[in-house]
Amino acid sequence: EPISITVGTVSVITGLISYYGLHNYFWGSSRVEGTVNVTALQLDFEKNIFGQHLAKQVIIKAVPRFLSNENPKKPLALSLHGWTGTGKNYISQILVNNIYSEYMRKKCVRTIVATLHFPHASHIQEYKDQLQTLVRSSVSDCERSIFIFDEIDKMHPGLIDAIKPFLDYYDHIDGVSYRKAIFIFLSNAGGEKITELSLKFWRAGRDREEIKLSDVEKDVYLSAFNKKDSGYWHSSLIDKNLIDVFVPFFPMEFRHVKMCVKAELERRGHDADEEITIAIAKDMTYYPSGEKVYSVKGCKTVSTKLDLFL
Ligand SMILES: Nc1ncnc2c1ncn2[C@@H]1O[C@H](COP(=O)(O)OP(=O)(O)OP(=O)(O)O)[C@@H](O)[C@H]1O
Repeated sequence: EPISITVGTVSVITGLISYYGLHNYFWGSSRVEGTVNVTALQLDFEKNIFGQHLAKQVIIKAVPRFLSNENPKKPLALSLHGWTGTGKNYISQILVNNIYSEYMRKKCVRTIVATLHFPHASHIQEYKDQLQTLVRSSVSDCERSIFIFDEIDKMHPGLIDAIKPFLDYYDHIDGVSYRKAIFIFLSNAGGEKITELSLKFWRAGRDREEIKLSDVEKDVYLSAFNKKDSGYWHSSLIDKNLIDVFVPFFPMEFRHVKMCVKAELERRGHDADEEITIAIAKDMTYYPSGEKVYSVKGCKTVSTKLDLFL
């Protein structure tokens, strides 16, 4: 009798440890996969993303609402536009990290880089098939799949239209529903228009945070749609209004570059030394040539520059 109690107790304890161990391994202590904690996301954005008031606002409004909707009418499609190094990839990574654990990201998040995955114009039909297969198999496996299409402006025209049926208002296609998926497109197209508007505000001494989405969204999607030889050129995704929001990313000013340097220093466990911060921010190139307001590479080379200064 005493032995059987001991064996029973041990097996219950082992079972509990194993269950909670695995549970925490896969889901973290309080995480529900495929959902997002708005407060945590907001904090993450405030701490890490600088100079992008509209991107933060739009994503925080659109994504949690979409994820909590059990019956969306179509997938969510966000198109992020702006100059290089302004945070389009970075914000997408922070977002997916808030939605899925590392384990689930492998299953549910797909990143497609136009120049890497689809380099040759002559293979476009083959690429279209590959793209459709990728979306179909990922959503069959994980209904809340997230697709990040990087460098959409460098994609061969017409290729992205292969995924049009998946972004549309269909209930099912061949037994698979795509309505809970999220598509995020990243592009430099429209960057000039966003810079133009930002400069206008800067020259007038106005705060760029006064810029509203409606001041810039139309210019951005028209630039993308009309940019010849680029991925969105006359694309039916735009023409048929399948992209829900075009999100502008503003060029990075000196003060934003300083914030990027400080954040990077802190990430590496250093004090945010003002002298080093200014030296690195000054070492970046700024445009336009006269006023030198915006960093040519945004915050993109901050990390490499830091290696040289430390
Ligand atoms: N707005 C920002 N706030 C904080 N850090 C930023 C921001 N933008 C860029 N960074 C820093 O610069 C790095 C590169 O940025 P990111 O790859 O997101 O640029 P991107 O806009 O996607 O550029 P590209 O169009 O060239 O792909 C990030 O990993 C991050 O460290």
